[in-house]
Amino acid sequence: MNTLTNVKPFVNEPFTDFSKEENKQAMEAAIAKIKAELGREYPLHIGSKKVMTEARIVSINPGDKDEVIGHVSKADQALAEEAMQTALQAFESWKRVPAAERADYLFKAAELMRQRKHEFSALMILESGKNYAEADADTAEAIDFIEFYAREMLRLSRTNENQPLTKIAGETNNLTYIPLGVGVVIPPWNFPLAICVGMTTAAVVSGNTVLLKPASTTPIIAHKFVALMEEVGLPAGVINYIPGSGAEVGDYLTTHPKTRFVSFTGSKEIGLRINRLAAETAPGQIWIKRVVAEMGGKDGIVVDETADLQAAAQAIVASAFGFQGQKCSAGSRAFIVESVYDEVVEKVAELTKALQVGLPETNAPVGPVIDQGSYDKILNYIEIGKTEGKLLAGGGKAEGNGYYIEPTVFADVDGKARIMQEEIFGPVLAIGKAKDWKEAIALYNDTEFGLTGAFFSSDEDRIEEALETMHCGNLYINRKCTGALVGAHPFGGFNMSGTDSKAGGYDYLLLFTQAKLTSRKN
Ligand SMILES: NC(=O)c1ccc[n+]([C@@H]2O[C@H](COP(=O)([O-])OP(=O)(O)OC[C@H]3O[C@@H](n4cnc5c(N)ncnc54)[C@H](O)[C@@H]3O)[C@@H](O)[C@H]2O)c1
Ligand SMILES: N[C@@H](CCC=O)C(=O)O
Repeated sequence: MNTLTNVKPFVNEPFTDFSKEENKQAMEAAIAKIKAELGREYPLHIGSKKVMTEARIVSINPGDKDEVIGHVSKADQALAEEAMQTALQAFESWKRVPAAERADYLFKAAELMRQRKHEFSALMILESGKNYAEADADTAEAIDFIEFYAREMLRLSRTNENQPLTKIAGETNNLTYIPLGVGVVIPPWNFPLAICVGMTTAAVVSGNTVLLKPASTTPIIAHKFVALMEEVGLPAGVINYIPGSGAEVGDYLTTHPKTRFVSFTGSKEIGLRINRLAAETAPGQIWIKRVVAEMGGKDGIVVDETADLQAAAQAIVASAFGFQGQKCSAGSRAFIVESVYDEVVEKVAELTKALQVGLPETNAPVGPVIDQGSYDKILNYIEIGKTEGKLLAGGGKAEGNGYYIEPTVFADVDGKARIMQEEIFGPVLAIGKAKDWKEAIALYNDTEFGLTGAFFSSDEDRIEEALETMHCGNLYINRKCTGALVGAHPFGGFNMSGTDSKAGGYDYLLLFTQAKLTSRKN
């Protein structure tokens, strides 16, 4: 069994270089393999039972609406209840499995996922519309989460390692971290593997059992992960896979008296709803539910006149349009000081116009947005943008049999404009002018969110000031505001961006445990 002393120190999974022909071909082969498996039917996993339901969620390729990825069974409240009872029962034995044994399941899962890396990425390319590099980074992050949380559990399970206790003569005092119970895990679709895997494995390695309700647009990649955990021998009932309607199954489980915690990542609206519902005590409930809620962002980049302007423009474009702007970390705003405003704006517009939109499986830099609802919402914001700023690039639909939208840039946008304040979650960038760097930071901070930000400058004093005053969970200097790495950049935001739970950080597992102090008289 692995212990903290015999596992290698954590290192991030390397990204694949797709400029190398052999890597590109390997991904094409993986896509062909996944394509041969499309259209299958997927059951719920409730303990060891595989349940096929009549009601189905149909997962489609957002880049080619006619391509069905698969048909997924759909839980209703009765099946959610069955899953809850199964998870409660499984918790009684799982909580007593030694931490090192729990971590071993994760180490095995990470190894298997690594061996099948391109398969996982290929499925995301087809199901979520990621290009090769974005999908590869998602899979790498999933592996990182598994490896990191397994090590974290080994560390936390060393009595008194996390919190050394003051020695008292005549007493033996110990602090251990025990699991909470049954948790509901509700991930978003935009990191359909990494976030789903991270949230789930953190909870189960800590000794909890979970009800995993994946996002309805990406349930099949979640199923592939659940099947992998089954393959490594994770006991039945530890992860129960129950796709279903957020409103029906989500609300039912959030308000369930036996739910001990809800781990949610998604929009502000749903996060606040879960927080509110979970705060009410249901009849028979004997605890305060814990809610971990990581929510949206309206992230931005500030550029002053001393910055490397080309690097800043490249970072603005990468942060705004990576995965079509569908990242909570997406830099959907940029504030540029007036003396270099025109120059930076021109560079941003030029770089944006050069981006090609196309089918993800051909590795086009910009692919589709996730579904019809997002497509309509983003196009509506673009129309609003036309009344709030000067359109410099894009501005409408792009061609293709999917949800394609042109990368769109608006300049001269007021800080209070809707496209500056509301999370659009699509390929839309709003740029505002500031008289100086201090005003640019004030504009950046004028938001209810606080997830990521970046400051571009070569002035050390200003950088010091920006580090202090830009109010967000993940602040970057002279680099893009997306792309946090597990272990290096623990990720989570302030204010309406959520509970700043710092996924991929050393505090994360504490959210899924409770500390038990025992004091024994010698
Ligand atoms: N802060 C972060 O770390 C982070 C990371 C990724 C995404 N996000 C945010 O997620 C959002 C995009 O994801 P999304 O569109 O999947 O978000 P969403 O809020 O629409 O859905 C998130 C999940 O909640 C479920 N859900 C919907 N209604 C529910 C209910 N009543 N009860 C319980 N669950 C319910 C959905 O099925 C899905 O699984 C963006 O706002 C983005 O910024 C945040
Ligand atoms: N952790 C990712 C964002 C996750 C949310 O969508 C990043 O840092 O870009």
